[in-house]
Amino acid sequence: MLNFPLISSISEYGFGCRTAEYTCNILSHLQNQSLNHLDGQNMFSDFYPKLPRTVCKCSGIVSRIYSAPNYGDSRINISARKFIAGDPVKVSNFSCDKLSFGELRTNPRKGGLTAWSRAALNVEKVVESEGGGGRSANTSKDYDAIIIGSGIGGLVAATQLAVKGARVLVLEKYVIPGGSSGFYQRGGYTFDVGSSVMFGFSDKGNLNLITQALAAVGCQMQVIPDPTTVHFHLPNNLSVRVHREYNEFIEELTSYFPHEKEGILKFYGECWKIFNALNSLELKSLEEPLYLFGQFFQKPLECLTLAYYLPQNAGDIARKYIKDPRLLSFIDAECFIVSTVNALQTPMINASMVLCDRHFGGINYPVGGVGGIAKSLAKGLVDKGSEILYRANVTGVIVEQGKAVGVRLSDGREFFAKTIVSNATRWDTFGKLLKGEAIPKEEQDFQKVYVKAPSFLSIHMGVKAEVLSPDTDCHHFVLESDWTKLEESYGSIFLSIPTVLDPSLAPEGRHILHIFTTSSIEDWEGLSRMEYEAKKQLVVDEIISRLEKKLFPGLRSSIDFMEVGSPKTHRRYLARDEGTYGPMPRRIPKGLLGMPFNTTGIDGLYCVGDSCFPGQGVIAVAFSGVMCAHRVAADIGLEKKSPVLDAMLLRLLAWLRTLA
Ligand SMILES: NC(=O)c1ccc[n+]([C@@H]2O[C@H](COP(=O)([O-])OP(=O)(O)OC[C@H]3O[C@@H](n4cnc5c(N)ncnc54)[C@H](O)[C@@H]3O)[C@@H](O)[C@H]2O)c1
Ligand SMILES: CC(C)=CCC/C(C)=C/C=C/C(C)=C/C=C/C(C)=C/C=C/C=C(C)/C=C/C=C(C)/C=C/C=C(\C)CCC=C(C)C
Repeated sequence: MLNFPLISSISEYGFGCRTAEYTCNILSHLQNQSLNHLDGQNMFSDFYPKLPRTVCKCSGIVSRIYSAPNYGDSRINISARKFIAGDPVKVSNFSCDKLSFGELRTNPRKGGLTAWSRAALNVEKVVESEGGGGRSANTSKDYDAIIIGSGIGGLVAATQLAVKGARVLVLEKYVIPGGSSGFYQRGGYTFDVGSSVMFGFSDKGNLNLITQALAAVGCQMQVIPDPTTVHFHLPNNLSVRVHREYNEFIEELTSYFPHEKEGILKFYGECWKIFNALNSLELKSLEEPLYLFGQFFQKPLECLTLAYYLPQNAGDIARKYIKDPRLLSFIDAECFIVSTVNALQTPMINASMVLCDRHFGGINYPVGGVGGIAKSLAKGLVDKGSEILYRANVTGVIVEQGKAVGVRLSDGREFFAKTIVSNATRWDTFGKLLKGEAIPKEEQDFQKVYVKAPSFLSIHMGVKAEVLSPDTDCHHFVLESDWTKLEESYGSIFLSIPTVLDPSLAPEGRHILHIFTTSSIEDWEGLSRMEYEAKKQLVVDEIISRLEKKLFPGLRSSIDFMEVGSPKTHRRYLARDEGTYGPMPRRIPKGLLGMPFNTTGIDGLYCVGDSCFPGQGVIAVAFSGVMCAHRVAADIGLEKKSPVLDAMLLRLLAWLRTLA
């Protein structure tokens, strides 16, 4: 009588429930993994009414358990301080005498939560694992590397290692790969979770790291070239299209600022100098001396160019050539969309990378959506003999005698490997996964230089196609009237319409609008459910009104589908502390000098993703994956290494970071 739904969900997971400890593990497994993804208040709101909520208090941890729909929709609150067989358990307005674990074991397996998460996600077949993983995944110490998280950073590190012959296990908390580059499907729409601008996805040069990562595991995706990277709609009707063709873009920009033509050419020209130097190198770990010195030997000029620009920021270089404050504000907007900070805080190397790649290889959209990249990498990983396990929520890194040797999951399972790579942010890795370990000095220094960038409020919308004019560009950035609002929460609006390029992502006669704006988690904390929903409504109404005024009259009445994610949604689904978009400098940084690479102060533990060099962005995290795989491979004997040179270089790099 008491908790059929709970029983069902647990038995659906196929666990036995013999001891109190095991049950707590199950609950925390449910809490931390699949159930988080079923929080109907957020992405799955359309299913919410059908998913009554049960709240369990278990040893001080609040677990939310949803009941299965076919057990009626009564809401049940279970409040038990400890889940011990035979303990009294209070259930909502009535209490029942015993929570019997025998009952838990014997309940039917059909219709439980797993089934619901599958139905709700509708992302093809949700699999628990690929490769040899799964419930039976080998927990003995025979992996070369365990990767925590399957964002693009984690997947690139994993696949590169697998290609080098390593045995890798990827543990992903969610039910599909990709993290912020994942996807989800609703009502015939396929939405990209994050935005849809793909750098490094061309068939040219050395910097097409996404293309290369896929090719390494035998995958190739069909892409659609985007003729315009972004259409800026800025104060005083400054409307600039960043054309794929560099000369067309320069022509358009100089038509607004003819008096600054020379400055424009010099600034972007300096970006090209850096881009060309980057593009000439073979990209591997800058923490691996044999490679790094080899590159200096083969390409001394290019390496010296990069070393020269490493501590510099785009805003300072722009100011050498450009005086017009409006044009400098435009350069701020150019940098802001890829770094969430203005040009004075954006490393020149990163700015050059994105300001040139969009014209060199161009921005290309994968047919079927961005989520296909992660799916292909995950498949490629398995094809190479490695494994990926979903619904695997890592809650701790196991450290023995100062060395990271394994990980512990929320359901109590433990896996061991020679090396552990975390694709969680550094805040999550050192703040949550390394319980009981002092935060290494390098991490403390990192946190002095970098803070968490705000999160986003994102609106995934399906609209009637007529509301857009036929020549609408795919990506837009809107800041209507006041430059000072550029970096403020809700100040500027990002908008992607991937169906302009790939109509197959929406039902016939419909378009997808993915609208997002910066927003901090503090704005959303401490609200009641009603206040939270009301706030979402308010913010969304305001954004729709702004877009109606600036771009799409009649937008509101054309909406066919809408789902809104707040920073809390980002925190929950992407497992990112405060839902952060990534690190941003606390003050004016020394370019990229302060950004840590992949090794950490804990032996055997590496980080990968956007809190590693060179920072935020899919192409950036792909590079961090390439670097990480190279460093790990050297450390486990799959690539050449020199322990003496290693020690010297790592010490030198640590010292350089202290100058940031
Ligand atoms: N260019 C674009 O359009 C675009 C779009 C989306 C994302 N992005 C970029 O992607 C970057 C992030 O990529 P990333 O690779 O660093 O990370 P990510 O946040 O995308 O992925 C991390 C993955 O790790 C998983 N994870 C975290 N903690 C875990 C744990 N304890 N146990 C198991 N799994 C766990 C998460 O579920 C997630 O899948 C962002 O900086 C953003 O700039 C860009
Ligand atoms: C070591 C030492 C000390 C020295 C030595 C020297 C050398 C050799 C050096 C080298 C270096 C290198 C190699 C470097 C590299 C770098 C890189 C690659 C970088 C990259 C970067 C990238 C990036 C940053 C990117 C980003 C992007 C992004 C973020 C994006 C985003 C997007 C979005 C958001 C979208 C928008 C939308 C709309 C508008 C709608």
